[in-house]
Amino acid sequence: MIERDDLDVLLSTEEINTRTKELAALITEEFKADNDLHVICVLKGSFLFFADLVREIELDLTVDFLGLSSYGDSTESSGVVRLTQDLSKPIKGRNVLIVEDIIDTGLTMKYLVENLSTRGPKCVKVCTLLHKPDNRTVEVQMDYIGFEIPNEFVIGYGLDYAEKFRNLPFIGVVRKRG
Ligand SMILES: O=P(O)(O)OC[C@H]1O[C@H](OP(=O)(O)OP(=O)(O)O)[C@H](O)[C@@H]1O
Ligand code: HPA
Ligand SMILES: [Mg+2]
Repeated sequence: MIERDDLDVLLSTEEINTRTKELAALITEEFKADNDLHVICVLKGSFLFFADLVREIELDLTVDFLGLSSYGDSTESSGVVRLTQDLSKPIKGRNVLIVEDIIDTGLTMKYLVENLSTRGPKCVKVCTLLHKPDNRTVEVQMDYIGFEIPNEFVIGYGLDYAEKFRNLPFIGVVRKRG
């Protein structure tokens, strides 16, 4: 069982906020000519990053929410991505931006980009706060990356261990013993 006191800070609230503002500025720049952006929050993990990111994007955007699950209470992917909640509206003709907390094996994002691409959007772009290059097993589209991180299970700022710790304001890793 992991406890709060077992965690080291990998990325502080301040580091996350600074990078989020940089990503939002890049996204604003890319979509300002069209002035159309539909931002999708991948539940549950990306709820905090999504909320902070959209507040920094200076466009009249719209939002929607979708749920995907493949880890359950484990620290390893089951390999099977399950749609737990679908979007509330069609995305045909829209500029779609998927917002994720982490691309780890890449299986979730591969599934999602393929799924949304069949629905006729004008474009699909991907923004992820974290990327673990050393654990990725499939090729995945990534347009905006917050941080590349080591191959360790991370917790906090939306990311859970057995559904807990999502409310931590920073990204933590379990402290190595000794
Ligand atoms: O690149 P992958 O190896 O597929 O891992 C990334 C996905 O795993 C986590 O979701 P999880 O299945 O834990 O659901 P949750 O967001 O509800 O915690 C995370 O939020 C990503 O969606
Ligand atoms: O490192 C992780 N932490 C929490 N949830 C995750 N889902 C994929 N990778 C991770
Ligand atoms: Mg999870």
